[in-house]
Amino acid sequence: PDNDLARMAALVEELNRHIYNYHVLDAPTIPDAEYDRMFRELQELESMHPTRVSPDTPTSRVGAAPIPEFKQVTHAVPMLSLNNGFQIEDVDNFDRRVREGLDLHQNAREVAYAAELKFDGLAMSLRYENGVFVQAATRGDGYTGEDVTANIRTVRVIPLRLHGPDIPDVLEVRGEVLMFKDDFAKLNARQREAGQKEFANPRNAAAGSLRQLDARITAQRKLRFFAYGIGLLEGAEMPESHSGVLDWFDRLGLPVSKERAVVTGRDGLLGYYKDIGARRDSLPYEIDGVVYKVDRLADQRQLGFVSRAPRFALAHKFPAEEALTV
Ligand SMILES: NC(=O)n1nc(-c2ccco2)nc1N
Repeated sequence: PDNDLARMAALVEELNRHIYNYHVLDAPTIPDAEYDRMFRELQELESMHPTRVSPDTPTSRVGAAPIPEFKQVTHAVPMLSLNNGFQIEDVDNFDRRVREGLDLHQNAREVAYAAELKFDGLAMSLRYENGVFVQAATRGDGYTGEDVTANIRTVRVIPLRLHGPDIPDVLEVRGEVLMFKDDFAKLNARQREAGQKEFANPRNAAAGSLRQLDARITAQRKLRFFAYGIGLLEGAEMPESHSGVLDWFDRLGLPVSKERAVVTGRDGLLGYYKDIGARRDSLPYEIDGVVYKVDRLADQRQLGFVSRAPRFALAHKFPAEEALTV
């Protein structure tokens, strides 16, 4: 009856709000027992009205039954890789090529760059239609990836519905799925106890947890996600800058790292690199460098891509940590 449907909608909205507060804001707003009772009530109502289950129901977080194989997905906007830089000279060359590409003669205005962490996880593309999560695809070769929608549904920090008011018709979010260092250590401890193989590093653990045909296994792994780029956008105005895109993602309820900044010129880039380098070991997740992106999107379009990597971005890597002597 109708009051069941109204009750289901109310439970979905309230449970999703608690998930967001607990997992994204790290600020639980309800005792676990109360949450579990509401969750079970919703599961019962959904089993009575199977055709009326909401696409953003929190009950889908526990993982669907196994699938035989992963479907292929062709990315509407290719997910391309980054050029790497390792020393100061590479950063100087990058900044100089950008200024040349923007027809800025030698000592004209400095370029504004969005600087951000380079998360060491696996790249992911999330598709939202009218604000509802509908598909997730791995990067693959940049043009075609694997459909891991059922697995991504279990990642608590990824919203199943975007927060209003400026919801686009179609939005593809690019970002990194990763596992935090402490969750990685706990997973390996569980693997050891269960006599199963341990993962070599958090990146492998995240990749192994995602490429599970049984999403119920993925649901038991604490995976995280940080958005860092935009793919397809339909039915909304594209912000002027990359930093504006990330601010918008934050308002939409997508996890965006706070460790980002807009800096100017090569000095700004190197200052950011130095600051993050000093704090790298104290971050709760692994990074393998930082990423610089020309902030104005019109400038990015003007610079375009050389072969498959953008001329407007550079990954500045940290020296690989000496192999840990075990
Ligand atoms: N891995 C990572 O953290 N990435 N990767 C990009 C990227 C890849 C292609 C364009 O942008 N940006 C960041 N922060």
